[in-house]
Amino acid sequence: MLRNISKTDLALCFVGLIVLSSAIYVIFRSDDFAFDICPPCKEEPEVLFDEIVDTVRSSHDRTNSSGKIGDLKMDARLQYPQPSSMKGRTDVNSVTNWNAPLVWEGTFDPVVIDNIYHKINPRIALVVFAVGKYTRFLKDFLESGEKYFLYGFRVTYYVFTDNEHEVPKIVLGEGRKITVLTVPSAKRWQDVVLGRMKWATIAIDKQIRGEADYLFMMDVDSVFYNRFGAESLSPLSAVLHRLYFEYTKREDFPYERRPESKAYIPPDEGDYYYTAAVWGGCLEDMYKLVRYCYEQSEEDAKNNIEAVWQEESHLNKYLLYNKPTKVLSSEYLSSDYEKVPPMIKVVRISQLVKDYGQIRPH
Ligand SMILES: CC(=O)N[C@H]1[C@@H](OP(=O)(O)OP(=O)(O)OC[C@H]2O[C@@H](n3ccc(=O)[nH]c3=O)[C@H](O)[C@@H]2O)O[C@H](CO)[C@H](O)[C@@H]1O
Ligand SMILES: [Mn+2]
Repeated sequence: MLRNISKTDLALCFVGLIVLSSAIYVIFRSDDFAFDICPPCKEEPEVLFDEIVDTVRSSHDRTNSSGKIGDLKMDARLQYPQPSSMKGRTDVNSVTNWNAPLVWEGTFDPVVIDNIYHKINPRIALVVFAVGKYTRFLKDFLESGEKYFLYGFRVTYYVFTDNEHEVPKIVLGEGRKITVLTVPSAKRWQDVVLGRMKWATIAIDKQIRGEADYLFMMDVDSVFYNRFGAESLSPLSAVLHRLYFEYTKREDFPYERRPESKAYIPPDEGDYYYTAAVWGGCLEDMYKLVRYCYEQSEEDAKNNIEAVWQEESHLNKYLLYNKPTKVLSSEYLSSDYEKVPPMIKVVRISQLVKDYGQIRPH
């Protein structure tokens, strides 16, 4: 019987087998095949992994080599007056309705506060912009900062400027330094104040994250006159704007009121009006907020709108729904424009009187 099978039959059988096995291979290999066990495994695990890394990173960020940020440890035998649970400031409110301290002279003991924070020994970054004619403010700002800004702590001033030759040489205390970063000049002053959010976001990502535990953002047109100390430190600390903390009703705060802007706040909402000239906190909390202001103002720009007080409007929106952990009184940014009101016992830093027309680009 086998002898009846010709060579041609055998060859046909062989070809048939090859065609059949190729067909099976193609079907099983196909992405659409019903038994493909891992269609969603192509890209998503990487995204998820990034999110996990982010969370892990921020929960570790509040530690540093010397101590843990947030610790309230104090040395034994430290001498200071006994604190009272009955007596304190009665002329001002020193706690918010979300239970955060509202800091005024007389609500803290510098000896106790300094002892606690020296044990942590944090690295503090102070970001300040001096673009165009504003470099003229640097000398007094930095020299007075050396006397009063977190005196005795590790501080790096990050000076962002378009003219590094105009950054003055200042005698610096131990553990303190100046890092100069170059940014482009701008035609509009609004681009400088908003640009602070962009360049600070980039600089934190590229450099500052590895060098600081706390970060402050400040206007350069100001001078320190008294202690601006560790009592100002917390995950997120914001300063009451001097013009609106006494009598202003929430509907009269100069928040952004146009619903088309990302900074919009309705008239029946709001706690306080905070200044954008002094704000600070733990590095990652500040990074989130600075980046938020940058991204929100970019969104506004796409929609051809600019918030009424630029980044200050976005800052106020964020802080309404993400409460600051410390509110600093206007001692932490007073002004040479008006008489200092009686509840401000100590002017720690003050905004200088300046001729806007003369120093701002137009
Ligand atoms: C006390 C207060 O509430 N200050 C805010 C108010 O600013 P001011 O009216 O005080 O604005 P400003 O002219 O001081 O500008 C803010 C800061 O940007 C920098 N700068 C600005 C212009 C320039 O040409 N070169 C330069 O370097 C500099 O650090 C300056 O201090 O409104 C601004 C937005 O409108 C910001 O929200 C400020 O923080
Ligand atoms: Mn200013």
